Amino acid sequence: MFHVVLIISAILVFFILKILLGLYRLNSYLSEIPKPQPCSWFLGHTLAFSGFKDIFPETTKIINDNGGLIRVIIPPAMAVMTTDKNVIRAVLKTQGAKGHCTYFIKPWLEEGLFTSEGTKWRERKKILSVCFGNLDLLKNFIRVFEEIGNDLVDVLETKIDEKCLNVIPLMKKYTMDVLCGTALGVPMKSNHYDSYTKSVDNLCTIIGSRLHSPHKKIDFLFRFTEEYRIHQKSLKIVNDYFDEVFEDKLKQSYVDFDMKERLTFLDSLIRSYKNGGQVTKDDIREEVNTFMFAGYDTSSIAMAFILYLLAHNPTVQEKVVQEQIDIFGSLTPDGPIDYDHLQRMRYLETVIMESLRLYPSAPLIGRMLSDDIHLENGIVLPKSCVVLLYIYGCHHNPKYFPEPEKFIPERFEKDDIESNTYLPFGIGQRVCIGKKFAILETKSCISKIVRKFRLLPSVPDTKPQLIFQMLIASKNGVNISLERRNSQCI
Ligand code: HEM
Repeated sequence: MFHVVLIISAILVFFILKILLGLYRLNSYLSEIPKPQPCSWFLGHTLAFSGFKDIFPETTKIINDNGGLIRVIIPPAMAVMTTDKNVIRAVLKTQGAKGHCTYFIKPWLEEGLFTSEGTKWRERKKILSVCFGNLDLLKNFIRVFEEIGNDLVDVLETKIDEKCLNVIPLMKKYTMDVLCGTALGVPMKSNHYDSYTKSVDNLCTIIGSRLHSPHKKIDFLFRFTEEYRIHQKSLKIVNDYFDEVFEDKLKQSYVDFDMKERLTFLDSLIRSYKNGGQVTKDDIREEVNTFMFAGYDTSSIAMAFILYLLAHNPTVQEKVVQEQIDIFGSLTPDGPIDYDHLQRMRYLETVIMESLRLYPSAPLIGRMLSDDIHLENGIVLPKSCVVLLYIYGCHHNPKYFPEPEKFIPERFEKDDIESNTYLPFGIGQRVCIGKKFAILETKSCISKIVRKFRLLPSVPDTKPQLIFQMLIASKNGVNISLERRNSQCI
């Protein structure tokens, strides 16, 4: 028994020493990078960051005051965090992996496009780029956006008397229905549908909550929590539902797929599977789960902030409405929207871009360096170092965006945004594959809403209290109020 304890202790000591040596080595490389104070010798910056009242602007100020690059210590990890376009460019030139930045998502997405690396990622990207780059497929989806947008407008009709309407749950419902309609192509009114969507929602929430809770980060301790039970149950519901839909689709004849007007991502992948292509059923499940994760909260949060900004900027809102009148001839919201209409919504597109600048759904992305990086100032970021690209801070840097706190969609009318300074969809090889999809879906939704309703600040007017979960979020919701528009006049 004594020998067993001795061996286990020796192994533990070995691993602790290995971590400490690794940190020591990293620290010596990074010693010239400013380390903001206070930084406790035991907890590093853990308490400093969690104590911020306004986490995003305060973090931005610290990084920008330190020349755009700081060292952050959240034991047992050390990383550098940057808002500097040159560092961002250098990082993205390397084959940076996401490393343990995706650890909590892996039980759900496994080796899908978002989480995979190397050859596997390259193969996936090739297959999925065909789906996402298929204009006919995207055009088919516009009808799904349309139908679900009509349902949303009906729901908003019932909310007209609410003077403080939190739009986040409504936008979540819209994006979830859109994803189910376009990725899976499932009937939305079934019983299973509700438990499926609830489970996807649970998984997203629990993944976000694990990031902020030291004990839930450790798998062994997480297993003793109630959230672990919900996580496992939700995972099972999501995967069982996929199996059911997949088997149903397999039974459909080949001809159905070619004839079908409403091909979904799943149909498109199954076609490749039936053709004896490289994809397996497991691959398809991983990708469907990936779309559900990567396309859900990102898009719904973005749409909620667009509505909020339009409500607070009446001049911009009326310009958006005027563009709608120019395109459709009137404000009638029920007429069909097609791809050409969406392409012509140029001003609305600048509104979407400016909103994503002010409130990037993914405010921070991480990379684990695959090679040393030699910066222009002589500093070396060593291989395996984690670099956090602070997108929010970059978007709010006055060097890149004058008057960064102001909502000015017109700044995107000229083609003069400096490269590597605007990255709401990421950048480089791992740029968001759903960008085009997301912009079309958002344009369709906002177009429907502004043609029917005038957006106004909530009463009382509440400013979103931003918090960092895995994405940007607001503690007090994103609130507006609505007034019905007269379809004859603005
Ligand atoms: C406004 C909406 C969206 C925003 C702001 C957004 C943002 C991002 C960002 C920042 C990344 C890069 C992550 C990184 O480098 O670590 C990313 C990657 C990705 N996004 Fe999106 N996204 C949006 C919508 C969507 C949609 C609708 C889908 C799919 C239906 C999607 C699928 C993906 C996938 C699969 C990746 C991983 C790409 C890869 O690693 O090669 N996204 N997204």
